[in-house]
Parts: sequence; structure tokens; C-alpha cells
Amino acid sequence: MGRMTDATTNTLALQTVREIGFDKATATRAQALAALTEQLMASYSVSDDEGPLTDAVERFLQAQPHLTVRRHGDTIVASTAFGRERRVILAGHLDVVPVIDNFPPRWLEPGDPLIREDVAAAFPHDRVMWGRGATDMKASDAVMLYLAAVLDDVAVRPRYDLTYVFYDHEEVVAEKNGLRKVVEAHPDWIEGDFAIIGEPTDCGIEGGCNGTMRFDVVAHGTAAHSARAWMGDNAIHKAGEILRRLAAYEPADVPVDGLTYREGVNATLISGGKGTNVIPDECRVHVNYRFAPDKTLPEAKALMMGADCGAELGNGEHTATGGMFEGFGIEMKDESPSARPGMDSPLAASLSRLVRERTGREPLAKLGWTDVARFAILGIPAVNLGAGSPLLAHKHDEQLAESELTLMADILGEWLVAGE
Ligand SMILES: N[C@@H](CCC[C@H](NC(=O)CCC(=O)O)C(=O)O)C(=O)O
Repeated sequence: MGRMTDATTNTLALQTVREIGFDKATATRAQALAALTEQLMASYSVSDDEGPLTDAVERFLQAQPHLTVRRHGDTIVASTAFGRERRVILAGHLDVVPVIDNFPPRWLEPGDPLIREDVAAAFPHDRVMWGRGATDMKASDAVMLYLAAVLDDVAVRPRYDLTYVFYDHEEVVAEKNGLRKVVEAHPDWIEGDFAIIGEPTDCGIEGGCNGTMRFDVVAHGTAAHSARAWMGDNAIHKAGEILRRLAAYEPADVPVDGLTYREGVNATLISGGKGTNVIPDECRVHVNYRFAPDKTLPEAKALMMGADCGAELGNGEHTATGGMFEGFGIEMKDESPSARPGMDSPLAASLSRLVRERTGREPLAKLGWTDVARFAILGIPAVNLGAGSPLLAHKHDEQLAESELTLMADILGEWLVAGE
């Protein structure tokens, strides 16, 4: 499913950087942010391989005397105890999607042909960090680690107590999500009045998030020799109807509480066939549905496969009784709810005001799925605010202009110190 061979993965994992840090006495803020970003990016951490990076993050946070550091699996939770009335959570995931010739990372100097035109146009004088995780979301992790080190209540006195969460397995099936596991095992570690998730937003605010569900749509047939095809029934040909329905789908823009969420239904993987001269008896189209926060998970499911999924066919498969894939087999793989924008909470509103002052940007809708949805379920208002363009997340040429690091550090540093 898009993963590299073990040999390639192992070679890349061996190149990983194992220590992160900067010299507090001598590094400027820009140097510290650049160093942390470089080290995080050079630490190979595709989902399932976050261990070495988690160890390095844990050591870095343990070296900060004002933090209490706890670990559950490959998730680190580091908290202050400044005695403030309210607590803000800063959360970032450490995993990245699989690399595609974009690891190890490197800095590109202005004028380098690998710098995208849109990035060069927006940041003509910047160095650019190129490689997997530049936007999703090691740049933001670097900024949050920097803040964790410097907001110590001695040199800088934050308005809030702070909890930093660096977690594993965000990019994959929900049951593996490290934040979910910590919330279940240690709910008292994740208490707070507001949360900021560093998913990429170009240093603007992105409110709420689309929900996501992934499932296989299955066409069945009968195997036979391809020289005697009439003895079988070709499942790959039948899957043409699944692709036709997908191609006919028109993405919808859905306004929710002032933000506009774009929905989507897309095939992301396809498989079928057992031999080059065998009529295939099964074809699976893996479908990803992104749905706006005006819909609950059951409502979204009903649109894809009917309100009641029909009889279990075995191996977890059901027949869709309605919706877009009516008549085909459905095997659910993963589902995560959407979250409404929540921009009316006082802390979200004040952060949003500061972002507007500093960048001129109005809040937008988060189109990917993020853990703001988890915080919403916990009753903790949350927004996405991170360095790097969300439009570049998961792309081969993922990249980040260096000044986004200082802009994010400026915004968060100022807001956490000045407060509401
Ligand atoms: N369980 C889900 C997890 C998918 C999470 C992933 N999130 C992002 O890429 C956020 C980046 C952004 O939009 O800023 C996603 O939305 O695919 C699954 O496995 O699908």
C-alpha cells in the first residue's frame, strides 16, 4: 500500500539523525529554529518508524528543567506547572507519510531550481527546507520544541500553563493514533482550556476539520482461464461502474459556521487479479470520502453505502444498501469524525485576532482531518495553526520557506505571553 521495500526503509532509517537540540547560550532564535527543523526532518519517521525520533524528542524535553515529561508508547507529553489559571495544549505529530525520493532533506538557497515557483514568488529571499515532513508537520514540531525550551517562566513568563504533546501515528488508521492512545490510557495528561495543533496552515488559522472515512468498494466475479473467459465473470470490468460513479461525483463546497469546507470522494488505491491469464474474481477500489462538519459519521456513511449497511458477507464485508456505492461490497477500513470550526471560543477568537494583525489572514476551513476533532470530543476548543502550506502536504516536493518558522514562533510566542 505505497510503502517502500523493507531494504530501502532500513537504509533510510539508518541515515536518521538521533539527537536534537540547540545551544541556548549562543544560538539566535532563527538559528535554533533552523537547527531543530533540520534535525527533525533528517530523522526518518514514517508512521511505524517514529521510535528513534520520539527518543530524541524525549531527551530534548527532559533536558528542560521546567517541564515534567511523560511517555506512553511513542507519544511524549511535557507539561509546565507555573500555577496559571488556564492551560494551553500545543500538539504535533512526529510521523510523516512514506518518502518518495524526498529524504534526506536539504536546504535550498534562493534561485535553486528545486524551489517551487509559488514558494519562490511568496518568499523570494528565503532559504527553503525541502523534503518529507517540511510542511506536514516537522516545521511546526520544531517551533513547538523551541517554545517548550524558551517559555520557562524565568526568561519569558507565559500567560498560561502549557502542555506539549508530540505523538505518533497520526497519518494512518485511527486506532494507531498516539494521541488517541494517551487520551484513553491517561486522560489526566491531556487536560486544558484550549489546544493548538501545528498542522500546516501557512501560519493562518484553519478551523475545525473535514471528517474522513476510507473503505474498499468490492466488485466480485468468477475466476476462469482467460482463453475461456465465458466460463468466468470479470470483476475488474465490473469495477468500471465504481470508477464511473466516482468520476461523476462533483466536489461540494459546504459552508459551516462561516467557513467553507470542500468535500471529496476519491479512489486512492486499486487492486485486483491473480494472474496474467486468469479472469479476476475480485477487484477492490479503496475510496476516501472527506465530509464537511455539517455531517456526523453515520450521516456521511449513509451517503456512501446506505443507512443500514446490509448483511455481513464474511471477512467484514457488507453490501451497500443505498448511497453512492449501492449494490457493491463495502469493507470499512477507517473512520474519523469531522469537527465544527469553534471560532467563537474566546481563546480561538483572540488568537485569530492576533493572526489577522500579523498576517492579514482570515480563518479558513481545514480540509484534511486533524486531531482538533479529538479535542472537540474532549470538550477542549482547538484550532490548527502551523508553518508551511497545506497545499504542499504529502507532495513529492514538500518544502518550507525559512521565514515561516520565525513567523509561527513570533505569533505563538506573542500570544502565549500576552494572552487574550
Ligand atoms: N485516520 C486518518 C488520518 C488521516 C490524517 C491526515 N491528516 C492530514 O494530512 C492533515 C494535514 C492537513 O490537512 O493540514 C489526512 O487528512 O489524511 C486516515 O488514516 O485516513
